[in-house]
Amino acid sequence: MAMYSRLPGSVALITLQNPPVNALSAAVRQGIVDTVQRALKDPKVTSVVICGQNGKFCGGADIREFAGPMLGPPLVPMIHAIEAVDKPVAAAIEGVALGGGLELALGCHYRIAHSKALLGLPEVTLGLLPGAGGSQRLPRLIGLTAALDLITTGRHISAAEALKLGILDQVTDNNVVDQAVEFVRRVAGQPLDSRRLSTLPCPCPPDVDSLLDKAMVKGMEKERDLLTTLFNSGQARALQYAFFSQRVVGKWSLPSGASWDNSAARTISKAAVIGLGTMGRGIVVALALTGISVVAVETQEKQLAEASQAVPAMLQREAGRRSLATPPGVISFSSNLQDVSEVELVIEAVFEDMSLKLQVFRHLTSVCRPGTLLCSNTSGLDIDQLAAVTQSPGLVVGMHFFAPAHVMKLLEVVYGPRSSPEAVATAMQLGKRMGKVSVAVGNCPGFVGNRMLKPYLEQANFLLEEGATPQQVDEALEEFGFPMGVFRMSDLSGLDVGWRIRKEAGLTGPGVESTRTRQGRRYSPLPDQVCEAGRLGQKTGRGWYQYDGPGGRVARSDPWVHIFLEAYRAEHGLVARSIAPEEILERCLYALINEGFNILQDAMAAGPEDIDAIYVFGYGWPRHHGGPMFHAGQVGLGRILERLQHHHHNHPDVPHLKPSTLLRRLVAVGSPPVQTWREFINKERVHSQL
Ligand SMILES: CCCCCCCCCCCCC/C=C/C(=O)SCCNC(=O)CCNC(=O)[C@H](O)C(C)(C)COP(=O)(O)OP(=O)(O)OC[C@H]1O[C@@H](n2cnc3c(N)ncnc32)[C@H](O)[C@@H]1OP(=O)(O)O
Repeated sequence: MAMYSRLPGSVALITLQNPPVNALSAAVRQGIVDTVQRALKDPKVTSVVICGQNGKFCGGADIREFAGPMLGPPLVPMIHAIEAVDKPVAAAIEGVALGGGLELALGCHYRIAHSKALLGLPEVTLGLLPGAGGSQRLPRLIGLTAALDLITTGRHISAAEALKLGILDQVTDNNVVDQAVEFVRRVAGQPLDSRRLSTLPCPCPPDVDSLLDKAMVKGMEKERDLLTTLFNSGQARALQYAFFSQRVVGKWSLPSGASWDNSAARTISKAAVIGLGTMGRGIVVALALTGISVVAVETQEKQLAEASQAVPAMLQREAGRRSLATPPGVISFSSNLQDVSEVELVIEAVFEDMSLKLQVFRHLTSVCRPGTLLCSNTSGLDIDQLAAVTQSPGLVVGMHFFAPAHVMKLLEVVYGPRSSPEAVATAMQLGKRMGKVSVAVGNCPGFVGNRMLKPYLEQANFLLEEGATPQQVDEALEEFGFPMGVFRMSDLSGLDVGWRIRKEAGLTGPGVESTRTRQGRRYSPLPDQVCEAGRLGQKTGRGWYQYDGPGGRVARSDPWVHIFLEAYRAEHGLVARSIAPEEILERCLYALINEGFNILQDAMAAGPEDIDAIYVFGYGWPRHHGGPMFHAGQVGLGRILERLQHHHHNHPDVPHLKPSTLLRRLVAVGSPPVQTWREFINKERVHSQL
């Protein structure tokens, strides 16, 4: 909707009303068309101001409408009509003017903004382009170079930068509507031709030839054609889904019925981190950047000395990167666990070893004051076991950060059967304060992200046994869009991590027979043997690839690996075959997706959006493929099921390839869209079908 009011004197005020961000829904567009007409017809009105209610000008086109047929007045003619009005129209920009919101403002003759407002054309992040005249008006206003930067990056800019670029006519710290009203009263009666941006020539740099000038003449048509192509593309659908899934996960719910809207969070101002290895250091920085005072504890003197040098430097660097003048939080370092007695929340980040973590939790529960939240940064160990050794199991949750913890956006908040809603709500809110995408997940080995990674890694190893090289596997995955293939990623994170986990699980190590079947299923000892050869990845300069020495970053093919693979295959009587990239993708991705279905079936994630957000923000899943579960829907659930059945038939000793019951059920009911799975799963659960 848009509300029309006549201010004392001659100014008409049009207020966009569509909470929370005044997106340009059909009703809002209709409201704008009607109110602009009314202002035009009213002879007493000499000028017009357009603003948004509740401190937000406009968050752009209503993305929810993109999923269905577009109803109501189209955006482009509506903005053209505003530009053509013969009374001055000013946009009074507060909060945000993004996408279609900025395009609407560019159709106005003047733009006045509050100093705290953010402006931008983020359409590219949704797989679109500024298709409501933005690609045409912005370059005419600020020149090609600056406009291209904003359009291709989609970045949000401050009012100060927008003023400098020439997008805004005025910036104010005062009431922006009052300022805009005063502004239009002042300019009423002045000629408007030079303010109609779509009619102006484009200021081009001297090196741009006349072809571009001609292209700009046809710009509006070209914009529409390109937008139509993008609008119908799978990538645009995936990016828009990713936008919403990021927001859906904030509205968490637990199987117990506790949820974001019925559970109160505590506000944390004092926290402690135990263990100052790579993860602990990053967590300290992430907390301090939000203004929380942190007690950073490390019992090994050498590690403590290193961390107390490194952490302040990391904090300075990160604060600089985020343009914060001074790092807001205060950090104190200690080697004494007793020093955490006064904090409200502790995050344990010691070595991934259950007996060590149990020892720390027993100690914490005796030194912390009652009511302190105890969190573990474990990447897959049993939260319930940790809770069991504390006096208040309800106050124990997992906070699984991803390295580097002060940079990576993902946080898995792990609830055990005894975790209280308050503990989950507090950890979720703390994650949000740290700028993370926090996802609530159930307590199972590996939680969601690492649980799904297991079948993915397993398939990659099997593919090497069958004839592929690490490069071939990585290339197929990178071609799909991962920033790094599975073997390059393993080299980066260190091959010893998985090796240790497999040893603890009794899958490898002294006394374990060197066969390719272990614990009743197919097993590849390849990664164990690579570790046994002292090749632990980048840190040792050798892994699945070779590097320019320990800590080297550039992966190069290593003849050692090829000879090793040939010898391994010969030893086990395996005949190498040529494996197509399609098979690599199917085996790795469909096994991972299948585990995603198992996770939904086990209620370890509340919905497919949770899994997809985890993979996009924590595991490099290409955003333009939406996430593994969205991708499954795009490929077609029937096809995924059929290919899993095929691969499971060929590899019956690989349980991860056995299609999940949930996948079968979804196919049986006609493969409904991903957005409806959550509801379907809940219904199936009620009727005990899962
Ligand atoms: C057949 C072919 C036809 C082709 C032609 C078709 C033509 C169709 C028209 C095409 C027009 C194209 C040109 C214009 C395109 C656009 O404008 S695309 C949208 C651009 N805008 C954005 O990308 C902004 C997105 N929003 C944000 O970045 C943030 O939400 C915010 C505005 C900065 C506010 O942030 P914050 O305060 O943190 O709140 P959030 O939690 O993010 O959001 C609150 C709720 O609002 C919902 N929401 C936000 N923006 C939109 C939006 N634009 N449309 C719909 N909904 C939006 C968000 O989902 C949250 O909802 P809830 O989770 O339900 O609370």
